[in-house]
Amino acid sequence: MIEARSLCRRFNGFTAVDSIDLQVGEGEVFGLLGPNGAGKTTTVRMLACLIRPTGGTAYVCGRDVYDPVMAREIRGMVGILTETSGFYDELSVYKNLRFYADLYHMERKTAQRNIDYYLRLFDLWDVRNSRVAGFSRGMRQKLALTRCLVHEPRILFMDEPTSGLDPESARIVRDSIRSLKAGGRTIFLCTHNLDEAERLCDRIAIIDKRILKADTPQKIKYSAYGRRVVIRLERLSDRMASIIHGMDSVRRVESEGNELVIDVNDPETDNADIADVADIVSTIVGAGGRIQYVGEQRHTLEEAYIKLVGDRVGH
Ligand SMILES: Nc1ncnc2c1ncn2[C@@H]1O[C@H](COP(=O)(O)OP(=O)(O)OP(=O)(O)O)[C@@H](O)[C@H]1O
Repeated sequence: MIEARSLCRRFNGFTAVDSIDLQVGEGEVFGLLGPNGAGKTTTVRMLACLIRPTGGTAYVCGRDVYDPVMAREIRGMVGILTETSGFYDELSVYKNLRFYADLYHMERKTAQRNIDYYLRLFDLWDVRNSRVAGFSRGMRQKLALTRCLVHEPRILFMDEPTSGLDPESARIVRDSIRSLKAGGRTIFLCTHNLDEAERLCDRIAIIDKRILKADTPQKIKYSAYGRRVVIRLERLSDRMASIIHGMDSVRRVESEGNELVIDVNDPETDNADIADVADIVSTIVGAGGRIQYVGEQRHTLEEAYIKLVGDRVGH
């Protein structure tokens, strides 16, 4: 759905986005994470054809963002939820939404059906005839989400969709991202909320002008910290420790009392699915060991992010 190669954007000699490669598949939730000023919004604006790149190539739904005719088509096929949502405060919810549907030249009946559907979904039905002035941040965000969905976009670009929302509204937005994905939409999410990114995204890219890392949240965590498994046995012998140490999938073993702390192969260079914990467990059982507990020492995406971005700052 989205394919960018060496994409760049300079503003009067200042490089905001520096030669990034991105690929986002249909139906994927893709997260773009990075510090303030890392170039996330600029990337979204280029892919949504709001600004032109200054270098590289980008195709969205198979269309070239540089071609003015195709760019117009792309704008019709994407929805954008920006950090600040502007509405006509003096107009009602309905009038605001109808106005946007008209901008997309939507047929009245289809527009009305979609507007009604999303107003009900986001619990705005009862205020459909109220003026937007006086709406809370959460109501405005839900209205903004409704607005960017009314024309049935294939790709949704969302910049900080849950920032400033109370937990319940944030949950509604997150649940709707999941149901939009289930409905086949492609979602491109910029967020500073790493827990949210980990829960929602199939893949993420960490950007700081350049892409620092792009992979599944799980693999990003492994690449920052490796994969460490803890196995406690009823009784751990030296023989058992050396059997495990000799396994191909094992990089390093430490033993503490009856516990083995095992670093399995680096999933970046090896096939993580083969270097599997199940192999280790069955080797222990086969050698007569009695296992009491198997667990993985887990790191959060936030820890991995801070390590990756921090390492870069340190350089
Ligand atoms: N129109 C512009 N003219 C000049 N500089 C710009 C323009 N738009 C963005 N920039 C600069 O480009 C850099 C990247 O900005 P961008 O808004 O893409 O970052 P971001 O990752 O979205 O940040 P945040 O997380 O704070 O929203 C910033 O240094 C910003 O000041």
